[in-house]
Amino acid sequence: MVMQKKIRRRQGADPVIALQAAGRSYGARRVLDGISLELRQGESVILRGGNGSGKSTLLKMTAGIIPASSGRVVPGSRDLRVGFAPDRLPKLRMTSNEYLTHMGRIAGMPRTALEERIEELHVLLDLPAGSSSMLIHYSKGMLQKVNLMQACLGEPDLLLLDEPFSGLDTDSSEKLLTLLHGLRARGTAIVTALHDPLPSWEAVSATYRLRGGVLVREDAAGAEDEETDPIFYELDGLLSEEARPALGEQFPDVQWQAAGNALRCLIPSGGCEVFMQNFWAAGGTVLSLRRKEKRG
Ligand SMILES: Nc1ncnc2c1ncn2[C@@H]1O[C@H](COP(=O)(O)OP(=O)(O)OP(=O)(O)O)[C@@H](O)[C@H]1O
Repeated sequence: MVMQKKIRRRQGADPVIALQAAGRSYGARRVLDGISLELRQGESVILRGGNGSGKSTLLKMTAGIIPASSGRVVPGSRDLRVGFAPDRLPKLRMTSNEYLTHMGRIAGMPRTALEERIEELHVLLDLPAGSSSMLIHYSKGMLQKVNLMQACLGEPDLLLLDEPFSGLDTDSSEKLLTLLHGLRARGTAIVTALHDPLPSWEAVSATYRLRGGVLVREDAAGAEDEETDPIFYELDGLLSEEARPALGEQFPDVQWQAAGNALRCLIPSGGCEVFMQNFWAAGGTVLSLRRKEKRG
């Protein structure tokens, strides 16, 4: 309950960043046109679109790496901390520790906090800390983890991720999701460019698609017409029998079927985000999460 109130209060605050009719051209070629989007603390946005539709361009423009050619990108504060993970990290002649220390110093992180955070991120993403291997010898997945670590180093206010799950195995993807859920819960706004379906991240995110340079909300119809055309999430998972009554009481709209520790829950889409947070907090494990248009 406390968690629900906290998140609602945060999301009602001023935007972390606002794109106001922002556009971007490369030479005469218009790639993005009239993009308007506001992101608040703890909000998550998924960005979809075909190859070359402008996802990376939109992330870079939002991060301030490239300027908008028209319109405006307005940060919520002057000292906004932005983390950006590009679609790939160059292979450098440095160890992951040296690279992350370098990046943390550029961001002005105090030495001890930086060392602790580097150690913590290595543990969270399951990469050996203090390895003497150079990044040039890292596999694609290992390099991607270092890329994600540098973006998350300073617990940013705004985190922009370009295909963050690319190259990660299933176990590492789960670890990244845990890291992202944790950052969101502490207020980081996150934009994720994604090609593949990812139900457990979609459940807590608004999804947009880039088409012809224009940003279109994909799940808007469902959110607006919830009363007349309900959308549910069907969760298969594991949760101890002791943890169930409290969750059941807290979420009377969620339907349950149980067999031992295994559960199937039917969750109304409006409450899915908060339910998932509480399910994890109660020690639950998500085996699958599917979006359903109708009950049954
Ligand atoms: N620096 C640049 N100079 C000129 N054109 C560019 C530049 N960067 C991107 N483009 C063009 O802008 C368009 C959008 O590219 P962008 O990389 O943003 O797409 P994307 O949606 O991220 O693609 P993908 O899914 O393949 O990664 C493409 O046509 C690309 O060729």
